[in-house]
Amino acid sequence: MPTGIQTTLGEQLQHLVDNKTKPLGALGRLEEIALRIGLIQGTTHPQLNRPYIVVFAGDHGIAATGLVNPYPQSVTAQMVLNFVTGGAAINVFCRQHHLGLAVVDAGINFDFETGLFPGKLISQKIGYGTRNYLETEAMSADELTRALEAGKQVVTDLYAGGTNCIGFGEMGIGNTSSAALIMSYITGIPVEDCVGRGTGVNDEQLQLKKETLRRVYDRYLPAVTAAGGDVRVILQCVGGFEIAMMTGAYLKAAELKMIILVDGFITTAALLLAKQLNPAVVDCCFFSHTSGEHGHVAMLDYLGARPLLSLGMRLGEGTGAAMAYPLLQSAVLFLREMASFESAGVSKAE
Ligand SMILES: O=C(O)c1ccc[n+]([C@@H]2O[C@H](COP(=O)([O-])O)[C@@H](O)[C@H]2O)c1
Ligand SMILES: Cc1cc2nc[nH]c2cc1C
Repeated sequence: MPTGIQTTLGEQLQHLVDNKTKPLGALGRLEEIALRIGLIQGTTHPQLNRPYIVVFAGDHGIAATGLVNPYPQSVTAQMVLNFVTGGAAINVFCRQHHLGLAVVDAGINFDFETGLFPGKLISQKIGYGTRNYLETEAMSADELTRALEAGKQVVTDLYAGGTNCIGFGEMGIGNTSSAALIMSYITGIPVEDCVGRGTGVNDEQLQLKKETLRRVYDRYLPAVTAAGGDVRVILQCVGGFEIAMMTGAYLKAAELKMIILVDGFITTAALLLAKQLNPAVVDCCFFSHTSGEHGHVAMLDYLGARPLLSLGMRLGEGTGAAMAYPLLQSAVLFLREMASFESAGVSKAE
């Protein structure tokens, strides 16, 4: 690079990448990741500190009807106990990759014994699950405000502890329905095409899920349309406490220029909402994987996103984000640690 000429950070990063001991472009997408992380952090020496997965958990009123989900609502609380005792998939992957794990009770229909899991379960309980949106709005304006703020607070606290890389996960029986409705309102894709099998409905149950969610979609369409597609109205009508909290969390993480790992179907639906409120949020996002949940591909297409992995995973919990984290880590490390042609005395192409 010619000296004495003012260069942008992007040009400096590209120069560094191109002068590493490798053929030009040979680290493929890792190069693009390194460059983006450098730009987000505003440095030629980016680093990922105290990376965390935050799992927001909440219950959904609709889940108690049995119309849209094969597993009972009680599984949300049972899985949260599994998270805090270390037995879930996300625990295994976090241990494997040295990721911190925070579990947030955003609104589970269960009372956990306070003090039993210090530092493991963060209580930001908005309520005992949302209301059944087949009958009435899922949450009040006040509940929504509190959920958005709580999501921001969780991220602020982690940031204060030194975390600059964060992946969001979720747990909530029935939340693929909420996510499909949100997707449909925001993208305009017919709700039937946004609906998937979730935790595994059969063909007959899938048909019932589609019919049920069409009814819900039509019920709230006038309110959503009258509000010009306002995110707050969508969340109040068909959202979940964990989805609302995640929306606030995305907004705060981007404001703090954290590196954000986006997980699967539900977490991407929360990003759709956050993006409506602040389009710049996606500039900090890395899309971990393409979920096996039908609808995720179209959601990613809508965002113009190209995920890193495609493993057919559809678990949630932030597991896709945990799997993708080491790729980001490799990108940052090659940029920081690889020798240049000059320093290693390796000849460049003629
Ligand atoms: O992350 C995904 O892409 C994903 C796809 C399908 C299901 N899930 C998980 O399954 C649960 C919701 O499924 P359901 O069938 O109860 O709506 C919830 O706990 C999610 O974490 C997650
Ligand atoms: C067992 C189980 C584990 C989960 N993890 C995330 N969503 C889930 C849903 C079920 C049903």
